[in-house]
Amino acid sequence: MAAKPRVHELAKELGTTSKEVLAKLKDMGEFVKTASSTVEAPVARRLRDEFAGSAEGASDAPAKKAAKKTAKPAAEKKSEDAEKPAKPRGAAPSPAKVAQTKTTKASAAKTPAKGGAKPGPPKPKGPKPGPKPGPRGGGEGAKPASARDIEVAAEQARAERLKRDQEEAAKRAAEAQRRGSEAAKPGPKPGPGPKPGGGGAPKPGPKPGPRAPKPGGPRNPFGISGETERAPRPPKGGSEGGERSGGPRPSPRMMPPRPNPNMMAGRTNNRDGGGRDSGGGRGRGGRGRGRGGPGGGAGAQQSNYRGGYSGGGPRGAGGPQSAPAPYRGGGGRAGGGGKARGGGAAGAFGKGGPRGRSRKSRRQKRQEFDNLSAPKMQSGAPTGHGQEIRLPRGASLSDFADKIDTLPGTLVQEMFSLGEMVTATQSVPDELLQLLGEHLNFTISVVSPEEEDKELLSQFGIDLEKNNSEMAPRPPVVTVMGHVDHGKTKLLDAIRHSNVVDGEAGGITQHIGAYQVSVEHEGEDRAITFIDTPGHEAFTAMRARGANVTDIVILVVAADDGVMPQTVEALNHAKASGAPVVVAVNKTDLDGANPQKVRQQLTEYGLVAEEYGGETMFVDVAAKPRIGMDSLLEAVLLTADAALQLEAPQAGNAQGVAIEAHLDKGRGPVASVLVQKGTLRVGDSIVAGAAYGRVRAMLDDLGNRVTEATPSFPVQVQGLASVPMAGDVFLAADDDRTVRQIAEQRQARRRAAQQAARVGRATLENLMDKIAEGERTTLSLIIKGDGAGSVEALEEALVGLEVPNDVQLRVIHRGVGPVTENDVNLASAGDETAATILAFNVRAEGKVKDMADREGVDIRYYSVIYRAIEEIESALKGMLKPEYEEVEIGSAEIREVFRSSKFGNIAGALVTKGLLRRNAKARLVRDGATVIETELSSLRRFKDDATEVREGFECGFTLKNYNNIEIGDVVEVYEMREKPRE
Ligand SMILES: Nc1nc2c(ncn2[C@@H]2O[C@H](COP(=O)(O)OP(=O)(O)OP(=O)(O)O)[C@@H](O)[C@H]2O)c(=O)[nH]1
Repeated sequence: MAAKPRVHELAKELGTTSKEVLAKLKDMGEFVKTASSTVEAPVARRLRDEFAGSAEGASDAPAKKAAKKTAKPAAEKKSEDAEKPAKPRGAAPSPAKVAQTKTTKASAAKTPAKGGAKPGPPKPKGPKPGPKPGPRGGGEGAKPASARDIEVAAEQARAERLKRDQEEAAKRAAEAQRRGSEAAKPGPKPGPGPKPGGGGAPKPGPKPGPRAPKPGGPRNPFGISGETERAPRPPKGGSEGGERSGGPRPSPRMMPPRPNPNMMAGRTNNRDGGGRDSGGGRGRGGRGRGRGGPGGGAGAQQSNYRGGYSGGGPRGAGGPQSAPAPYRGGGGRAGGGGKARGGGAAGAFGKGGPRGRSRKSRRQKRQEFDNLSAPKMQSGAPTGHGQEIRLPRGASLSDFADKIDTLPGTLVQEMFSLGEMVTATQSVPDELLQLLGEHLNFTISVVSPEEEDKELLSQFGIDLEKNNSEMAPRPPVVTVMGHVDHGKTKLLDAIRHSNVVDGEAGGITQHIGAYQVSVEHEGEDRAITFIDTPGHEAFTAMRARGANVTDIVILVVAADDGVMPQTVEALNHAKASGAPVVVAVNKTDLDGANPQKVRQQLTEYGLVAEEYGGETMFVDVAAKPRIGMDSLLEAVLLTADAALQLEAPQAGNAQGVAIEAHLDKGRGPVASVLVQKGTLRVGDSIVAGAAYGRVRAMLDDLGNRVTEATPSFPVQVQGLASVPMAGDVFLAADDDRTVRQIAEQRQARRRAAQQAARVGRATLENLMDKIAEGERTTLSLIIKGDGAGSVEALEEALVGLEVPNDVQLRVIHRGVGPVTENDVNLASAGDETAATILAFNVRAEGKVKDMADREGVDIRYYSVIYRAIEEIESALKGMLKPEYEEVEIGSAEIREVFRSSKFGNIAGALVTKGLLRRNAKARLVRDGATVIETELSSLRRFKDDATEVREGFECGFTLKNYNNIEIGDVVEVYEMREKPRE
């Protein structure tokens, strides 16, 4: 007959009708549509057997048949099993044979191995434990088979473990299944014939006969192969699955044995055990493992879900390899109990839904994991794809982290891995930012704040560089710099013929002012603009800024004092700005003045006087008696004419720099600005930094109202809505809307920067410092002042204070104007101690004062900057943990040792230096080496207790926790005294 006979052909062959054949096939779980449909060869064989079986009825022959059948194709067997339940059992022998056959034949098929391998499992396949078959029959017969199976399984498991070649395993499994099915199916399963997997033994149903095991042996193989195999047939479903798996019903006995060494796949030598197990528990294990097969199949009917999932699924697979597998088997069991049908079938073929699902999910998980892990560094920092990240010059890792949405700590770690120790908030050099960018695969573009601002302005069509109007000469802008008290203010005063010094608190310049003077030079009136920079170190930052708008620097050096540290510092700022320097050798009226020495000293710093062949003009002056002022101004103009081409466009919107700004009680925010390009007029809309407004009025340095200011002309402007910072660039625009928008964007940027700084600080403290340096003591400050310059200067000075690492100073807010309720709120909001408010030339009034008292916020008022600095410095030192030093009190030599049962060994000693004091710290020294650091626990003079025994006297003492004193030992007594901080 054809390889694939049609139904009607089969009907003819079997002497029945196509209808009957179709019905039979349906019972067998084979869904064939019509009489003209073809039937697979194995199914045809099974069908024939079915019919043959029915014909024979329940004859005794079955036993034999069964045995023979075992050799038949699995398909056939299955159907048989279903039909003849009883037999199998009785036919113990068959099973045995079957088992053998299997092992020899198909067997080797890994299938068995797997099944058997599992400690418990073997039986799953159970062709049919069927409904409760006589347990034992099967059991006994099964044993041998199981043992074998186990052995084979062990080998298989080992092989698998070693190879881990799933594909190959799958193939072998497939092969095994095929063969197995032929040979194996021993016992018929009584089960409900109809249900394919169903009733039949196949299903692990609920109460499997323990015995089922045996078949299980063979079956397992299927199960296993099924797992990998998956292909056989699809939908058939439940039935098939059921049959195949035929797993025994789950029952306590089937519980997988507890894991124990013998169960290890590798050691199945324990045949007995195996046999035994095969009876019951084993089966389960096998199933579990087989997962695909029996487990699923079994479960089949009931719960494909469960069966497949727990029994079959993923778990089973692992089973064979390890002891724990048995548990998996358990899972299989659960499957048995389940009820869904289809699933079982799928499981039987190793394709249960669940399994598929689980596979998919594994794959998905792997993918997800890959996706997640691929773009991250070990620290958690993300990697880029070469995207451009724009960072402002001097950005910190916190800034970088914000841009790539990660935690600053991850970048700190990455930096560390690159060999650089950088904290999260520390400003990072461009090269390091680039290095880190490359490391993380980002392209870093370092943008200076100026560039950033330029980009912002370009959005409004403003180009600061572009001003095509005609250039006109402008006055030089001069900054006076020098060491403290070398006479800068006095010099400026002498030039302006005004007396600024007298009005200053503490005699130190507090604000930056700009003034213009007019000088007659070579027959014409020339203007010179002076920016008065404070001389105190606190204003270093401003000096630097001053140098940036400065054309020429007058370096003041007192002739009686010579070059001092700040002279050099000022000189460096001047050099950095590229501004030429004119040296004013001041105080030449004093007796100790040595102007030549100053010239010599400055030669070392590259300033060589003209009279020595250099290019620098040195002018001897005496500011106080106003001597040499004209010569100095002339030198300035000569230098300007010689070294600079001072011109600027006069037309167009004004641009410039805010030199100083403060909040005036009557006039509101006022800013001193120096126009650099164009002309500033009353009524212009201007923006200075983040402040904007319309020029309401302008005053010159003499307090006169002016209506316009041209380049290099300093004016004080009223009309801004808020106080700009000293050094902010200002510009006039065509309308109010533009300046407002520019200001708002700048405000947003500053807020973001401040926030980042705050967060950074918190992170640093919480994560880095606390870890690295232990708890820190922090002094938080809020600085309020009457001018932006003084506030900034005070902050710079405080931040620059050199304090030990164990204390930290934090400026949490700074601003211009009186102390407000907001300041007090902010000060008291901290989670540590309240912040201290430094009020520089401003006050807290009425309500605010009461509020501060109530909240325990300390407000300190200052009018002299260095006094504030001194106080904060000492406050910080006061916060330091005390340091102790050892101070020796005395020493004694041990001359005798008295043994006392009550006190232990008592030293009889002579105080050779200082005194001994009871309970003092003591060090026992023997042959120059310290034996122990302890305390004098008792001290006696003769029989009386003593608190002290002085030099030259004898005494007795004992040491705390130490008894082993010897004659000749020396005891040194000392105390720890707090060491004053420097
Ligand atoms: N005899 C003499 N005294 C001078 C001369 N110039 C300044 N002084 C004095 O030196 C002291 C300091 O002068 P200031 O002008 O305040 O010095 P400064 O460099 O501005 O000081 P800071 O603002 O603190 O940096 C004052 O007492 C002046 O009177 C001078 O040419 N001759």
